[in-house]
Amino acid sequence: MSALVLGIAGSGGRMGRALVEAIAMAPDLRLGLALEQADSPFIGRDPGDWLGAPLGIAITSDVQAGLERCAVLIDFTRPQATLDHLAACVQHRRGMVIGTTGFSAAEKAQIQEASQEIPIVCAPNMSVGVTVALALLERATQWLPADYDLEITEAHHRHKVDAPSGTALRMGEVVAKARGWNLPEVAVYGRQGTTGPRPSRTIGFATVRGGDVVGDHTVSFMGEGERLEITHRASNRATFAQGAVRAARFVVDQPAGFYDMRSVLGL
Ligand SMILES: NC(=O)C1=CN([C@@H]2O[C@H](COP(=O)(O)OP(=O)(O)OC[C@H]3O[C@@H](n4cnc5c(N)ncnc54)[C@H](OP(=O)(O)O)[C@@H]3O)[C@@H](O)[C@H]2O)C=CC1
Ligand SMILES: O=C(O)C1=N[C@H](C(=O)O)C[C@H](O)C1
Repeated sequence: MSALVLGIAGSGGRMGRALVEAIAMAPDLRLGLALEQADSPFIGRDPGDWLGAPLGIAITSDVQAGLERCAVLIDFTRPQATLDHLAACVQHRRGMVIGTTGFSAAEKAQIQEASQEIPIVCAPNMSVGVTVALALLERATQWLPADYDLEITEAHHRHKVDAPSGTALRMGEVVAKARGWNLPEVAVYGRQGTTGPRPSRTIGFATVRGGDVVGDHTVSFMGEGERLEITHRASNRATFAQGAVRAARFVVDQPAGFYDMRSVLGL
């Protein structure tokens, strides 16, 4: 059986390195393309160097030539870079796994539109635990009394550039939908000063940034006399990388369409 050849956009980043390791360790996968920005100090280096296991390719910024060599591109970069790579994947008819967060509503619509032409797995969190948590959140919101207050807290490392996290926003969308609400109309992103009592039809978000926290998320359902909390804590980035690799194996066999991690995991 020949190996599935994958590409990584953002190969020198935190997630990029975790993905290089996950692909290098998988006997059914081969890394055919490692992308970085043209002015990156990593250009020309072997992406396996930092593992002490060279992979025989050089990091490049040439997405056009590179896509000829791989079946699926996994992208963990920044929104504009992801959209540039998306256009190239549509042009070359390559599947895509998108882990990047921080997209605007218009940018998300561009990804949806592209999924009419190529298969795309797009999820703000590729861990098994968060995928299951999203399903639990839907159920919990339906089962708990409708007057329980909904609050979402997330914590990440000091380098993270978007807030709230993509996962927190996705959790917000899930619980808002289960209540029959539209998240942008009910989200409260932080509080300060004389805020007055909490309006009932709201979902509060709180963001913590510091140190090396990989990613913690808690959704609290808060009633009179009790509180239910659903928490996920990631303790390393391999958990996201393993999910992204599973998504790549899945997406290569799919027709054009937009898929989430629930489809990938068959839940
Ligand atoms: N879905 C999921 O499961 C997860 C999603 N994420 C998301 O993945 C993204 C990346 O996270 P992380 O790896 O920590 O971030 P890093 O900053 O460590 O890595 C981002 C990489 O993308 C590169 N990059 C930035 N801009 C461009 C560009 N215009 N063109 C090409 N490459 C570019 C960076 O290069 P340079 O350093 O030169 O700028 C860097 O190598 C974030 O949006 C994060 O929220 C993170 C973890 C899990
Ligand atoms: O930037 C990160 O690190 C992470 N980003 C994702 C998000 O924004 O939800 C997922 C994970 O929590 C790590």
